[in-house]
Amino acid sequence: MILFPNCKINLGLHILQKRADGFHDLETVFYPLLLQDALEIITAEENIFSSSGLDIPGDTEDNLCKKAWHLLKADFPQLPAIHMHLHKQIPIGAGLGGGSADGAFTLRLLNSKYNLDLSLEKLEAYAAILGSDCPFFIRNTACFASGRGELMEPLDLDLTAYSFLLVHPGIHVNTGWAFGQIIPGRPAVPLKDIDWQDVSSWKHRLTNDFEAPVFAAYPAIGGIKEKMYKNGAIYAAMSGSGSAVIGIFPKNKLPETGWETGCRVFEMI
Ligand SMILES: C[C@](O)(CO)[C@H](O)COP(=O)(O)OP(=O)(O)OC[C@H]1O[C@@H](n2ccc(N)nc2=O)[C@H](O)[C@@H]1O
Ligand SMILES: Nc1ncnc2c1ncn2[C@@H]1O[C@H](COP(=O)(O)OP(=O)(O)OP(=O)(O)O)[C@@H](O)[C@H]1O
Repeated sequence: MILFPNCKINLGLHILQKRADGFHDLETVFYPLLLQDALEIITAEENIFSSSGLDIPGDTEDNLCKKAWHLLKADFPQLPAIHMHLHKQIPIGAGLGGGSADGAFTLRLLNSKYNLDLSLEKLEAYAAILGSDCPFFIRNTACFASGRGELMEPLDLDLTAYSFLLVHPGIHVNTGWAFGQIIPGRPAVPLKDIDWQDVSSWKHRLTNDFEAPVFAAYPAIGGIKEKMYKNGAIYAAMSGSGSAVIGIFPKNKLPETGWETGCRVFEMI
């Protein structure tokens, strides 16, 4: 069985307070985008994990696909050995939640392939153990998220009338480092006060708290956002803790401008 884990973008991101467990309470809107990895699982004699595409940094044991398998295996000993293959395309350390998507899609795939009969709520609870961004990928639909990112409410938001440009500058921003740069506080405009149906109003009202410290450390990332606006973006912002920048453009009107060497550019028309 093969699934295609997709990425997410954050539309607005406010860090509200640091918690006793070391995490931060935040508010954000998650929106799914069709830039995808491919994940295949087949029953095998022994457990094998293989990957192709982009190199994934770190120990294979820490791959969220493997962690997801171990998590379910502990509660469902009947799960057989599997061969998992991940073809990695979503840029890593980019604020696109690609690793989180892979982990959550592994849970979804194991649940359906081996008839574990887990509800969406149960799958979300498992996903929250894997990481703060993971639960979103269980339902994978636009939502307001709060808490660590695991408390979600559906949001009626359909951006298919627009084209998206995603530029990854090839910089890996460490999420823990980025949170450490923030002084938490109340947002000037809470996300519930945004007019979500009026994309043109977002430019002056919708903010991502990570942009100031990340742009200060990596000015090239701020430069990409500026260039998107100069080239006709209705809204442009860094996603999550960076380093990918997304631009929302009128349908089929993506700019033809060039980008710095080292940038990977994804067009979603
Ligand atoms: C920046 C976002 O991508 C926005 O969607 C997420 O908040 C990050 O989620 P994630 O990558 O799944 O993060 P996790 O793997 O859970 O945590 C990585 C590190 O980020 C910090 N972290 C993460 C989420 C959160 N709400 N508060 C935090 O302080 C912690 O230092 C943690 O050790
Ligand atoms: N399947 C996976 N794909 C990519 N990275 C993974 C995966 N499993 C674990 N990781 C680890 O997670 C880290 C970042 O993953 P990801 O691609 O999700 O970046 P991100 O979207 O910026 O998330 P984060 O905000 O956690 O950095 C990588 O450095 C890698 O070591």
